[in-house]
Amino acid sequence: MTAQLNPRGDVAVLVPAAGAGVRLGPGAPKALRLLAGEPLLVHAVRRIAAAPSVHTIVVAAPAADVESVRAMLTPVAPVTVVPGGAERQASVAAALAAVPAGPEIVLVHDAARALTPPDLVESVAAAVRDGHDAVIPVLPVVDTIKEVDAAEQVLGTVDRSALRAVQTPQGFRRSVLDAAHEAAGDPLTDDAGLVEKQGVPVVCVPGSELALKITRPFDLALAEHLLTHTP
Ligand SMILES: Nc1ccn([C@@H]2O[C@H](COP(=O)(O)OP(=O)(O)OP(=O)(O)O)[C@@H](O)[C@H]2O)c(=O)n1
Ligand SMILES: C[C@](O)(CO)[C@H](O)COP(=O)(O)O
Repeated sequence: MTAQLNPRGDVAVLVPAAGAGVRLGPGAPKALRLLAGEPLLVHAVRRIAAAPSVHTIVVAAPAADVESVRAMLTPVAPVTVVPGGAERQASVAAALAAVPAGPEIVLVHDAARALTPPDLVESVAAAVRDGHDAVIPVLPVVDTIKEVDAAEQVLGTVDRSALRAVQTPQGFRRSVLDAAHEAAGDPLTDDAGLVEKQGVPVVCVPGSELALKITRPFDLALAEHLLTHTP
């Protein structure tokens, strides 16, 4: 049975958490590594569960850890846990298949964005509720961007004014995300990419610096610092 958070909510949040965390270095699967003494996944789920619109949370865990993840999350929030896949896209598809009837808005989040504030969950969901079929949180690109060839020789400078760094949660009308995953081919790095392939317009809303993706050891150290130094 699928666990329910707020029966009056209209949002299901999928949390792919089955990645290895190769770029973080050797250790447990990334979502289970500790940040200030608690797994990244616990931080992420706690913040999602604090968003009032959330009806259902479905986590895609490493296949070998489904039971321990279920036990770990029981005191945090009512959550459904399914085994993830070999690629992020497969993990999202597995979680999507477990969403019960009810929520018509589906957000896809990363366990690795463990400090994402509940307000960002709400603002992405609100934009879908306002009529947008696909919504992504973004930040401006702050560095100068160069295009290079295979020998790392610079080919040119890219106009960064039209570039955005994309975060999660990404929000979708449920039927749109279902259709995009049904039609999916080779794995893409985000769900908006699948929806774009269907010709559905994707709109941007302001992201949050706290929604950084913990990818490399520096990010983990930064997140640890932020946790202890932000209100
Ligand atoms: N097969 C996979 C791969 C990734 N993810 C999840 O997708 C999110 C974003 O992926 P990323 O941060 O790139 O995590 P990893 O794939 O674990 O990182 P790496 O590429 O360094 O191994 C993470 O929450 C990760 O757990 C997943 O559920 N299933
Ligand atoms: C979904 C995502 O977090 C949006 O920025 C990102 O695309 C995940 O990419 P990764 O290659 O799995 O880190």
